[in-house]
Amino acid sequence: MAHKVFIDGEAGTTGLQIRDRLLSRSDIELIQIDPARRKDADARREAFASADVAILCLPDGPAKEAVALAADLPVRFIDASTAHRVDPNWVFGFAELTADARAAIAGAKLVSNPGCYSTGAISLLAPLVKAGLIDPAEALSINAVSGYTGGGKELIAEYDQGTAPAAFVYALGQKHKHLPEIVKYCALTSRPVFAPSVGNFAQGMAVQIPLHLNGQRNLDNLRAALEAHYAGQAFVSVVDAEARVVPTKLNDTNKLEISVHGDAENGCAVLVAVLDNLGKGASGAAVQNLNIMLGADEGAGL
Ligand SMILES: NC(=O)C1=CN([C@@H]2O[C@H](COP(=O)(O)OP(=O)(O)OC[C@H]3O[C@@H](n4cnc5c(N)ncnc54)[C@H](OP(=O)(O)O)[C@@H]3O)[C@@H](O)[C@H]2O)C=CC1
Ligand SMILES: CC(=O)N[C@@H](CCC(=O)OP(=O)(O)O)C(=O)O
Repeated sequence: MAHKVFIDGEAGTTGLQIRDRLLSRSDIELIQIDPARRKDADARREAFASADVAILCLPDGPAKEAVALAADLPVRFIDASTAHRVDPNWVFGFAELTADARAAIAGAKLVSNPGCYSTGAISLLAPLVKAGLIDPAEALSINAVSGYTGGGKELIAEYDQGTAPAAFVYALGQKHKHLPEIVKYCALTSRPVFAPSVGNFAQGMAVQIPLHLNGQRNLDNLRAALEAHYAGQAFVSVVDAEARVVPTKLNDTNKLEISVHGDAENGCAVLVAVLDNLGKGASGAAVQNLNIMLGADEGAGL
């Protein structure tokens, strides 16, 4: 029998992309509500009551409300918002993060999808902290460039109308919503400085972490530690450093590619992760988590 899945926020940027990835699946039946009632609590509760899994593609406030609406129901949740990512009652849905992540996701009622920038930053930092090549107290910085769909319907409208700038840097006040999950899941004791930016392209992103080399770490052991961590993973891989890193390279895939750049003589390096903010950074990761939770092929629909 098909698994019943309800995408709450199906008409939004992330929701639509998840729907596209699930529509042709014979093992999944999508539960839909009348679009005119999509914000109606009774209609959503009915959908939660008949779903095996609900995927929340909503702003943080409505995502919290959704969980409260279904508190007494057996429905399992995947939340694409920031609302529950550092909540200890939720499993952080990053399948490649640790050896036991998949088992935790498979058995969870509550799974929180990582943020898009966070997916890139955590993919670089967490294995290197674990390998002892980055000190948890180190003063780190994270730079990133994202396509504008990362800003949801409102930012997309600005670019569609031609009123948005070609590129902008933002969130420099250091309160970006992804910092808490980056600190938690990389086990950092110092908060990194984060400088994200948006360019005039719809989707795709590159997350960069500059590092100084030292007696303990060099370009080779950084790459080796990352390769060892991601060995055998279908969606995350370490690739050779190219002269130009193109943020759109993995668009419409669930892939994330890591590369280690730098110069041993000058003692400087940059770690880079490229992913599709709507793929491994959101909808792809949600479908990957759904597959793990349902015991389906992890790559189905991806
Ligand atoms: N875009 C991205 O790259 C990523 C987004 N996310 C997260 O996914 C979530 C959704 O983001 P995104 O798809 O970009 O946002 P959008 O603004 O594109 O879509 C949000 C959707 O939620 C609907 N909605 C808002 N309030 C309610 C409510 N009370 N009840 C029911 N539906 C509601 C909106 O309806 P309406 O049609 O009225 O606007 C809209 O369809 C956010 O939490 C975001 O942080 C996560 C990773 C990456
Ligand atoms: C370009 C842009 O605005 N990006 C968003 C992050 C994308 C997103 O929606 O964040 P989650 O992955 O946490 O949901 C931002 O910086 O707030």
